[in-house]
Amino acid sequence: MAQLNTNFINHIEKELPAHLSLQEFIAYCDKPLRKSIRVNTLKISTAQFVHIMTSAGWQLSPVPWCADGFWIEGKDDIQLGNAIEHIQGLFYIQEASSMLPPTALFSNDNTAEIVLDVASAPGSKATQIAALMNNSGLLVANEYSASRVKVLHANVLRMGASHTALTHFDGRVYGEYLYESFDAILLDAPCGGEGTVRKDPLALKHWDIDDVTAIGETQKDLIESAFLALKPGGILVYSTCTLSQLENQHICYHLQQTYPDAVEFESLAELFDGADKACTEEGFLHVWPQIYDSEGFFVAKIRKKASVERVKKQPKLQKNFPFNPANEKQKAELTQYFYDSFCLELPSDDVIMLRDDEYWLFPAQFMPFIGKMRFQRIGIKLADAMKKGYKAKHEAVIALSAATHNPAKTMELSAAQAQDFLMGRDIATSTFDQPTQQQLAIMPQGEMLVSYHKVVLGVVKHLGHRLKNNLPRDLVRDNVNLYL
Ligand SMILES: C[S@@+](CC[C@H](N)C(=O)[O-])C[C@H]1O[C@@H](n2cnc3c(N)ncnc32)[C@H](O)[C@@H]1O
Repeated sequence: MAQLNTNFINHIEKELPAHLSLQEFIAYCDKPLRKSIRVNTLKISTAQFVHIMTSAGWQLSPVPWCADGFWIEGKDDIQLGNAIEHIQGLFYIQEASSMLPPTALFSNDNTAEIVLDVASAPGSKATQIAALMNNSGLLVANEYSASRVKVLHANVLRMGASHTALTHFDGRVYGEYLYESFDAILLDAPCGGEGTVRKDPLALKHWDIDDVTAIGETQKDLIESAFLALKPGGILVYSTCTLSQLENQHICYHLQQTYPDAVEFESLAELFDGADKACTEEGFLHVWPQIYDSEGFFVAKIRKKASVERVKKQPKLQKNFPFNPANEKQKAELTQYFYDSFCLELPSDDVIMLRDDEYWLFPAQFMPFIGKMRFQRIGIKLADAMKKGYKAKHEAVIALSAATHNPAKTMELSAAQAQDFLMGRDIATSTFDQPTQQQLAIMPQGEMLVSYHKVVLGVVKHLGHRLKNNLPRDLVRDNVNLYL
């Protein structure tokens, strides 16, 4: 049962819009949250995913504000995180209201190419943005907490988001380091989390107005920094999973007061059918849990109408960037290796970079950012150069196969075989049906790909009687559940 501190109730009662009742708000705080997921369109089309899962008995009902979002009904026994389809990155477990900010960022056909997510771990919105950008352009995903950067990294790889650069900074630095550099920015700010009480019944047990005020100061710094980093004409979406105006409307007003000639609030009243129910008079979405039966959320869309003056001068360029572009011969050999081994093509508009013996693929739009700040990770690691030839990285085949999948060098697995593969086991060729066994018998031995639902799972080495598992050790799972 949700523990709602009296000070919180008294405070929020004053902020609740007239058409909503406090009793209903309290009742919803106790109501279990509906499970929701977002299909990862970088790996599978939404139609295909819905077809597969509904054939297996899943009941999916669409989230009105996200074309790829669904509530799952009647499957309370399912541990979604252990489902094969989750492990292989076909979907992300994401609260429905948390799908709103990326939808707002890309609304009205926004074709932003260079995007910043200021506070991005664990990566639900960053991977949604990567999907909306269809792995093109550049997404800089930042996270301040070191342990959360690791989770973000794992999720970016699992979803096959290849055009992402990760950074690990206090978000306050962006206005200084990357002044007016981004077409669109999401600031999904650290907040008091008042909207999350349906998931965490203790979220409001120790609520204190002083904490709300204190976090508001951080949010003001972060929104100013994000606004400085935005190009003139660009869009900033500010969001939180909290309800108090001090962390929401007031942060947006603060930005407007700081830059009165450059800030314009764009209304989200028509973001989707029914958006008006949560829309404030300024055009923000203030989602109370009872409106859409979801977590509480706040979303504001802000356009930067004009350039604003820098606050701090441009820092000096950093030297010693450890990567260099590969030469023509290296590029040609690596391209040939990926094609011969896996029938995978390297995208021609990206840049192959070399660090010692490691080959990487950087998004072309990343290049102007070299030296401007320190990046934790850029693009995808393609392969290691070996004494003879190359060894492809798991993350490379996962990301590249999503874009250029050619089944010629890919063996589709059954559910049980896919489960074995993800648990780190080799696959005996005798476990395939007779025609496939014959096919394997005449195929050249060596590296090849395995897939499930026609989506690549990883690399195996065909040794004749078995397919040797090459899944990286840190991705081997103890629990992989089959629900089909
Ligand atoms: C609401 S969560 C982000 C959730 C994320 N956008 C998602 O959709 O998965 C806020 C994040 O901000 C991070 N954070 C806290 N202080 C920060 C700061 N000063 N700069 C950048 N990020 C910060 C927190 O560690 C946390 O991961």
